[in-house]
Amino acid sequence: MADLSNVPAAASRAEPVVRIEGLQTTFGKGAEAYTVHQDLSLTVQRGEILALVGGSGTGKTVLLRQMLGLLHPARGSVTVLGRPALEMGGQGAASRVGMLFQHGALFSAFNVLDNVAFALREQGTLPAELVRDAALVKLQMVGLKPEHATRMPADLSGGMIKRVALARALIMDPPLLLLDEPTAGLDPNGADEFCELVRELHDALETTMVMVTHDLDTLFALATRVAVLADRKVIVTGTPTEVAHFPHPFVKQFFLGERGRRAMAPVQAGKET
Ligand SMILES: Nc1ncnc2c1ncn2[C@@H]1O[C@H](COP(=O)(O)OP(=O)(O)OP(=O)(O)O)[C@@H](O)[C@H]1O
Repeated sequence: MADLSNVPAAASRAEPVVRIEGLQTTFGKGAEAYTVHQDLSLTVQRGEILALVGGSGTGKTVLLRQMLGLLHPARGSVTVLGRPALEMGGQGAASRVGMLFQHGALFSAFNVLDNVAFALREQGTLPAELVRDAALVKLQMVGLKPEHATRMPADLSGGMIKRVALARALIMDPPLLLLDEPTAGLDPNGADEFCELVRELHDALETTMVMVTHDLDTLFALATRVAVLADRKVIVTGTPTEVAHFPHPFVKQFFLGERGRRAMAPVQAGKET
């Protein structure tokens, strides 16, 4: 893998939040076996917002599932906060890793408050009023009002669903937050607002983030580093501008196509001033 960053020695010595080494992910067996990742390595340092990009079907979402401890590596290791991701399972998981699913994945039969409170309530360690108060604080953090707490998911806009899902992912103050296509389905204004919210929360809570995105505006708005998945592994990491010039067909098409040039225009303009 090419690492284009100039990482200071002290940062590279610190224990990463995520350390993936020699990962192989294979679905199916025998003649049906299908290998998504082969000898894939990646580290995510504390405080980063790492964007995972790659063509369709390259295994970005599967890699998030590995970080959540939901899949068994066929080979290699996935370590999160110093422990094998597979050990997280069960009730401890939400306090270590939060996950924002692409379509929110709210429980349709629960109102907003109960969706946000879910993991904390399941844990069963706090009295009901404290769980409620914690959920209301999280709703406020994502820009929602107490009166939204009793609404049902079916009555929310796409932007509100994302906000509720974000509040739910953050209910246990996890040090690591995974975001799968955080701005998919939002209009350009909604996407900009959501990026701003994610950045504010990142700065305020010092949460390390890993996001999968196809959207270059989202990538340039948020990512401190990019990792490109191709040929079953991470082929290059670096800042968005560093990676944009890496000689690989996917990278060229992704960053230097029409959409890419538009998204990079503010970056280029910033460089010239
Ligand atoms: N549980 C599973 N069983 C079998 N194959 C799976 C499973 N989950 C994912 N795959 C396969 O693994 C490959 C990678 O899937 P993944 O969803 O990670 O792709 P992706 O990079 O996120 O793609 P996209 O950008 O299109 O969302 C796909 O070919 C998918 O069909």
